[in-house]
Amino acid sequence: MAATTTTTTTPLGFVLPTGLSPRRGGFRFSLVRCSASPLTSSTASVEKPWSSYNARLVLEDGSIWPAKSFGAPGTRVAELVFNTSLTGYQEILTDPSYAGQFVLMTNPQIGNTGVNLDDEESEQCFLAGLVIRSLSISTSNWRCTKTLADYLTERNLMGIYDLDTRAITRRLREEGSLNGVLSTEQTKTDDELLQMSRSWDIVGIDLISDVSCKSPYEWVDKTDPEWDFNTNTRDGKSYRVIAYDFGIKHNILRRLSSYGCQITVVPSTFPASEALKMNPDGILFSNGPGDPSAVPYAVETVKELLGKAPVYGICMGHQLLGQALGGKTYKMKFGHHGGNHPVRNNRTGQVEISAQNHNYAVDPASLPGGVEVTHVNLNDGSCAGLSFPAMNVMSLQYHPEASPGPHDSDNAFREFIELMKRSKQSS
Ligand SMILES: NC(=O)CC[C@H](N)C(=O)O
Repeated sequence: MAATTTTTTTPLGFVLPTGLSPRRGGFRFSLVRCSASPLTSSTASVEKPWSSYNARLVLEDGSIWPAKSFGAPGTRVAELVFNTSLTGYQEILTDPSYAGQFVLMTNPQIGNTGVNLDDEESEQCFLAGLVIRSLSISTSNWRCTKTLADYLTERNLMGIYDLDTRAITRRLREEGSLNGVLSTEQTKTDDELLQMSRSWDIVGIDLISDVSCKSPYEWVDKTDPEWDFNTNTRDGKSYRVIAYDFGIKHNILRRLSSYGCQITVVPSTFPASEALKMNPDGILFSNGPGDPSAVPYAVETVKELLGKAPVYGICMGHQLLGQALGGKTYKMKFGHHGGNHPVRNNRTGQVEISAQNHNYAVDPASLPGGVEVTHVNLNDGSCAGLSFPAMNVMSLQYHPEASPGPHDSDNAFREFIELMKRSKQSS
């Protein structure tokens, strides 16, 4: 049963419950229904080119968000995060780092450019569902081959719209990440869904094993040369790189390949001894989903490889490197997910606008001497990059490969090439 509550209407017409005060580990209300008024009466009367039915998002703080579904039916539990990118929803849907999470897009209208085959970041969508304010009634882009609604339905992925994403985002910013259940099943009670959200946790779970490849493969790059950029900064040499797949985004492989790397992608459990037998010029530890302290086997592999070849960690890879060097990771309040995060490169003083997607971070105070914090997130001062020159280690907490997002940090791939080059010359 939904509890009754008083409401206030915001200037934009959203109806918000007042007096709702969620607290982690002790929520004041059991269930409160929160509604969003229709965007405009003109779009409300237009026939939607997708089939839609009622859905609910129930959060662990007891708030219930009635919505409409435009994707697959069902019931899923996950952690809810918000992403501030204006577009790039297809890259977000196919980024394996979102496994175990619902992604709420803060941009109020999504779907305008449809989807296409070139913008995939992996073979599958691993996230648990997409939450948006409004689905574009029309799709208009020369690269579009399908609508977002058809894409989600074909991939059996849940998507909901017509809920107050602004109010939910404010709640996540104030209270921190919340678990939730998304359901189209009318037979399930609000209470059942609430209990489901409260008895689930993403912390301490190894999500990497579900998204990593099962056996090694050679990356064959299919990027159309017309789409490539920064081609004048390459040295024309070829470097052999082993990429540990903790949930790797294809654009990391595309960018490495663009800088002249021949890449063998290996599963997360690939033994360090086997990797070394392949005599790599460098090793990449990729991005990946979930809690970095829940995968000690991966930290062990990283430790075994340290000092044996130049290494480069991106996001999850950076967090695993942080642990392998003796540091600790912690869960942030609501993480960083978006394409406009300012990062300062401490060595050059330059600021890059970066693409980010993480809920955990390395605690710089836990790192031993000799490990340098090379980059800082200027929004909150958190550690955004590390270097340990004695062992040819470099790592970034964010995404130099963009996809989606700005390309300011692409130079980091060239720095990895330089690291491999120097190490080759000195050996
Ligand atoms: N993109 C990533 O690699 C994310 C890393 C990790 N899962 C986090 O949330 O912090």
